[in-house]
Amino acid sequence: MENIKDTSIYRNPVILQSEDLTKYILETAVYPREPEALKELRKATENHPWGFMATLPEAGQLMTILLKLLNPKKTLEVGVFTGYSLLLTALNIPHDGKITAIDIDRKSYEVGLPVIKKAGVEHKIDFIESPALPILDNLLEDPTNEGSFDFAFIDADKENYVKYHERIIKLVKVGGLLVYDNTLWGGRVAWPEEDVPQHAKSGRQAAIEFNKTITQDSRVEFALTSIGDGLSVCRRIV
Ligand SMILES: C[S@@+](CC[C@H](N)C(=O)[O-])C[C@H]1O[C@@H](n2cnc3c(N)ncnc32)[C@H](O)[C@@H]1O
Ligand SMILES: O=c1cc(-c2ccc(O)cc2)oc2c(O)c(O)ccc12
Repeated sequence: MENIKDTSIYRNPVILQSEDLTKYILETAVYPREPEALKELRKATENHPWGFMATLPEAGQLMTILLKLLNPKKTLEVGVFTGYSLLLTALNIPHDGKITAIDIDRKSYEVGLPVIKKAGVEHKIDFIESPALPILDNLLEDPTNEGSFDFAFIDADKENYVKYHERIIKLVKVGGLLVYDNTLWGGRVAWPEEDVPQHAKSGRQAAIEFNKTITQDSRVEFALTSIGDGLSVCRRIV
């Protein structure tokens, strides 16, 4: 069994307020079912100075089920880092499925790329090194892209989540999913502002504003789940 004694070194504050419960979930339900390729990529990321940013494997499990249910041919990822969520998506879409993956940092993507290649899914990925907003705007300039994506995963700069939503809701088809990570920001969305450390304040404010925006958005059905760091699942309905 995997030793996760030191997990807290790599993980941000988690939503579950009990380390023992987190350990129980990971050891009984998550790590034993994690595909080898994802395990390898997660381990390759542990030594990265920003390794704590990687999508958590328990959130990945829920994404896997959503992807399997949707069987998406055309997907979008905003915020790739070393590629945990990207590889997970690539492993769970059809052989001819495609992922447009956007990140400002190709170097981190290259940490996971050998594992992606070894898993035989690189052909599904179109990696674009760029800030995401101009790329999304470019996609929207071509009307054939409107409503053409089945699935989008958004896990980049939290301060732009509302801007990403306004664009990606037009790119995803009715019935498609938009999934957002970190929407509970380590539980700090519910903390009094004065208790929040300076470095976490803008992320907390962004998550609060995003959650309010989504709750009021009648174009989507929406579930804010407390898995991982808060995973918000939105289904476009109009
Ligand atoms: C939390 S990490 C993504 C984690 C990734 N989903 C995973 O599974 O490991 C956030 C990523 O967003 C990228 N990023 C930050 N600002 C961005 C922007 N404006 N446009 C595109 N990517 C951005 C960062 O370079 C970083 O790799
Ligand atoms: O601690 C973080 C920080 C980020 C982050 C900050 C600024 C950006 O431009 C992008 C990302 O993202 C995180 C994340 O996605 C996570 O799962 C845990 C922690 C952090």
